[in-house]
Amino acid sequence: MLDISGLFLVLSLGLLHGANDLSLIKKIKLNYSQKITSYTLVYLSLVLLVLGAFYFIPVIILVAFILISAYHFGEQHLQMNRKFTKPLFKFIYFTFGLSILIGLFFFNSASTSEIISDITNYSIPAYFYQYALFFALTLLMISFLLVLLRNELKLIFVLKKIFDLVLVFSVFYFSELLFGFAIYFVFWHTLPSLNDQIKFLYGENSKATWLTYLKKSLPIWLISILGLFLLYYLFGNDNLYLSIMFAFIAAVTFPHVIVIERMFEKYNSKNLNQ
Ligand SMILES: CC1=C(/C=C/C(C)=C/C=C/C(C)=C/C=C/C=C(C)/C=C/C=C(C)/C=C/C2=C(C)CCCC2(C)C)C(C)(C)CCC1
Repeated sequence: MLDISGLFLVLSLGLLHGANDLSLIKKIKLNYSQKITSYTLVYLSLVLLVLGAFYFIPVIILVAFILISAYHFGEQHLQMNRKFTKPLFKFIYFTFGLSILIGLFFFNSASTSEIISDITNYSIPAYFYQYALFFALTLLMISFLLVLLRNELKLIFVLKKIFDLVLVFSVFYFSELLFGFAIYFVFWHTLPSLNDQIKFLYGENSKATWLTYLKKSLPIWLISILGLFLLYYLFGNDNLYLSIMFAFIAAVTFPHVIVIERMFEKYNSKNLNQ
């Protein structure tokens, strides 16, 4: 039951938060109107390329997916301050997101290893997640300490984020893999991202702008769901549905992360110049 709710959350709101990427590209690139098809083609080609690469070099693509996702999750979760574009702050985004992801794997090591082995044929022992979590948290604490010593972040901000981390880990501790992932993905990532995207696209968050966003996303969302079903039909069976879903999410993640990174750059530079 919880697995089904998790799947529903990821495939509804979760998927939707990338379905308006073409509108974001349009806003980022002002001369977009002449190039609508080329941007769509590049986006789609990248998705297909990653899917294909998953088949031939699954380990490399999975590692790249985890590292890129770590940065993407940290960037959305922390959004510390518009001025924080320095490399050290980017590194904090990465270590924060990495700690979240490895925390999820650590508290659900058996199911995580099962999916990783379905995708790559490698089995990861449970103790690996323990070392990885220790490593990620150490990097995060060192980088937090560095910015505190340089007076570049307020202590209260750091404490709030550490509290967030404890809260997220408690959710992971008490839930199954898919449900825990879905809760984090939708409530800590997707909803704040939708807020930022809507503000970037339409200048404000209101019922009307949310409705416009949802209406505009619907066709691409439907195409994506159909694409996912097609993948499942071609390669899936009842035991592989989670692996296929994660492979699909990985494929759309690569172009999505680039679009969101550019959105924040544009948004922040606009606000800094004001
Ligand atoms: C526009 C467009 C489109 C669409 C798009 C979309 C719809 C997007 C979305 C996007 C999205 C929706 C994104 C997402 C993201 C996510 C993420 C970033 C995640 C991450 C995760 C991870 C990292 C995981 C991991 C794991 C686990 C958890 C368990 C087991 C194992 C593993 C490792 C797998 C198309 C193609 C149709 C066409 C063209 C145009």
